[in-house]
Amino acid sequence: MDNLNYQPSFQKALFLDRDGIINVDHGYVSKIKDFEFVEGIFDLVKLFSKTGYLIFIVTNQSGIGRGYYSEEDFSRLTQWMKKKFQENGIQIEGIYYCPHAPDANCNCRKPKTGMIEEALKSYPLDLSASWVIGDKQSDIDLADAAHIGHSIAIGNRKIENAEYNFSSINECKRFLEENPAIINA
Ligand SMILES: O=P(O)(O)OC[C@@H](O)[C@H]1O[C@@H](OP(=O)(O)O)[C@@H](O)[C@@H](O)[C@@H]1O
Ligand SMILES: [Mg+2]
Ligand SMILES: [Zn+2]
Repeated sequence: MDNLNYQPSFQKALFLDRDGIINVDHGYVSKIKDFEFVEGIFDLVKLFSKTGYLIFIVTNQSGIGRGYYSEEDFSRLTQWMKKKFQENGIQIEGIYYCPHAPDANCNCRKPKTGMIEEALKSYPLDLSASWVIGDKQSDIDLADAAHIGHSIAIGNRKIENAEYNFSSINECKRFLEENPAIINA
């Protein structure tokens, strides 16, 4: 009865913010023509995927709740974006989004943890060995609230509770290439 002893193996995850990390945040981007990939993002994500991290996207899309664009617009752009990752050799495991306006008081708008809880329903994840990469205080606060072990903030303003701060995705990528043990531990 070996199968009674079966334990799922817990996998490491990379939770990527979207606007400001994957694409330049031009403000409530909803159209393919406005979606500009951030330089170096594919190479950075590959550093994680090639060492066995599952890749997720967690994004606040209050533009839906504000009525700026529809759920269908978001879904169309998301399918296109996912295909671009695939063309660059990267499998995005799951994409979670909060469609609510900030005043909706939902449980999924970062820094609330609803999107991480959704991921945990489908994947056995080792959150303590997982990473968040984001550009806002709410991304880093999500890491703290969900007990995700590691966090990286990208941008010119330092986020105090982030484990690492870099001014750009390329700077982050270079640092991790030079210090591979940090994410291979
Ligand atoms: O960075 P992620 O989580 O992927 O997405 C953020 C976006 O939903 C938008 O979030 C808005 O903030 P409010 O949602 O209005 O506070 C603004 O920052 C927009 O410029 C931005 O596009
Ligand atoms: Mg962002
Ligand atoms: Zn929500």
